[in-house]
Amino acid sequence: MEALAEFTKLAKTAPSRFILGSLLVPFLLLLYVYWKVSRGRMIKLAEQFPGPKGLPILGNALQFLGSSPDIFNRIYKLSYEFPSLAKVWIGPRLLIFLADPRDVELILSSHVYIDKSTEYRFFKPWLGNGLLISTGEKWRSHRKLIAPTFHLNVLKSFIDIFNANSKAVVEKLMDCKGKTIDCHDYMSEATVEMLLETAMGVNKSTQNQSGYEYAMAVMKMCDILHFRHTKLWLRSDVLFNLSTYGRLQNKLLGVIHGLTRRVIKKKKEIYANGKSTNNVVKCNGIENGKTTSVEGMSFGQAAGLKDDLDVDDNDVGMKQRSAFLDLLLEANRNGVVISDEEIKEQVDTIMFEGHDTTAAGSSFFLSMMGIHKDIQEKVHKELDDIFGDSDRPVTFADTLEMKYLERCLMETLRMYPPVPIIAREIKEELKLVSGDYTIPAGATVIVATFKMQRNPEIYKNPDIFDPDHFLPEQSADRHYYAFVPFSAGPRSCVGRKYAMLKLKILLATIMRNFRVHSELGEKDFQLQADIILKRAEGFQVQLHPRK
Ligand code: HEM
Repeated sequence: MEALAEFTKLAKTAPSRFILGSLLVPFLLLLYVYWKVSRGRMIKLAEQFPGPKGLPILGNALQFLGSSPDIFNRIYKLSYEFPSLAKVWIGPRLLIFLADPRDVELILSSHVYIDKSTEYRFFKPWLGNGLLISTGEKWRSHRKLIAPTFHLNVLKSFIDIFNANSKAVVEKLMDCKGKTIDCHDYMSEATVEMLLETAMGVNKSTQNQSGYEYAMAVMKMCDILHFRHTKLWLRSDVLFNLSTYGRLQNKLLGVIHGLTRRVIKKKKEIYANGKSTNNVVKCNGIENGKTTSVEGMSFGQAAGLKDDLDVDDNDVGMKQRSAFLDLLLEANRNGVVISDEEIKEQVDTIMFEGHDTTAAGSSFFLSMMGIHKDIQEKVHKELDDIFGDSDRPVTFADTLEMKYLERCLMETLRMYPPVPIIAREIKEELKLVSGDYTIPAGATVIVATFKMQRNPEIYKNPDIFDPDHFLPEQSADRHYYAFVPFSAGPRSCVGRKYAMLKLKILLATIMRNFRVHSELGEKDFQLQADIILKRAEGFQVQLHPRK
């Protein structure tokens, strides 16, 4: 009776709060019951999976709070309890982490499980329906159109651009010789400049101020996207749009989209006047009178893995240099249905995907060289054997000789994959190979590349940087899907060969000129994995001229 009197008193003193409370609680309960009933199958299938215990309603959401390096450490530590399979609930969302290559193959080789997870929506204002986030027929037709523009013969025509920009970054690095620098700043700038020329056919000098502004805007947009992934309150579109970050994003997108649109318009006008828009450079892939062979070059994946980029690599026909944008415009003129807006979205996608990934990959490589001096010495020896005292530019044939440097690059991508997880939305149930588990429709699958590439059952001493992990005798019996820094299968990275070629030229040029030193060891790395894997403390190294 006393409680009833108290209840009535409360209702009288704070009527609106009372009404709100008495409606809200049953509403939330109803919502919970509805969720339980409508997701009955999902919940039942999820129960079979191993995973950390969670709280009611919240699930394991609290594990994902805190600073980026804290979250990374916490989740990575937890992964030791569930080495190749784990379920995690974040509120009503079910995530299934996969790190067994046999299960990973099921997802990545499939033409069905190609839908990206909801987090990719943050990219939408920038990339629209570009290759990274589109799905279904649109993705299929655009992939078919874009994959050939990354053919090795097109890439070979970019070698001059890669060399010129690598030389320019060496000159900048000379100005800070011996000082501790964050090499990511330099790698990032060089990467955007190379992309500007190879994706759009423009550079800072041809575009004056707008090329520079564009490069800065791309770098800042990547920072905003990282920030949005880490700050929970910025995940809401409404709050984000009201924040200073939302306003800054709009301004940056104005710069980025403005330049892409202007360049497309100008190139179309030139085409209409019957002129070529190319920086014509004949490139026949023939060096010193000999044809070059790509045999033995891995291009960032297991030798047995093939995708739509692996066509006729030994075909060395005549090619002239054309930026991706020109190739898409040309396809359009030849009858392929692709609108200007769609071309813009693809170019924007290439700029984003190609930038942060290669900047992180090259920065981790330099960090590894600075820490593992014995390995660095072998890289220097290989480069000295190829180039002697000459400071001539790198040729395609040279890149094929860089076997040890390539293994170091692969080992860097194994231990520090720039894209540490790949997320897919599962629309149809999927039975796994590794055990009696079925992933329910509606779950998000996370391919845990970082975890899988450090599995001691796959790699001997997986936490030790050892380029010999990629000696043919060590990798021969390895599952093809145990090394997937560029993903694999139909939705693999379309820029894989571009990235490997560019990284070899850029890193070889830097290593020919410098000895790298790092005061910090790998145990000091504070890794964070918002979108791209990075070192929160910055990629601190010192560069000392070799001559
Ligand atoms: C070390 C450098 C790079 C790494 C590690 C990397 C990694 C990846 C990964 C893992 C994916 C799959 C993402 C997913 O499914 O969620 C991807 C997709 C993609 N990458 Fe890269 N990437 C690199 C460089 C590049 C470059 C240089 C370009 C372009 C010039 C590029 C263009 C793309 C595009 C367009 C996609 C989407 C492909 C599709 O969905 O069909 N990437 N990349």
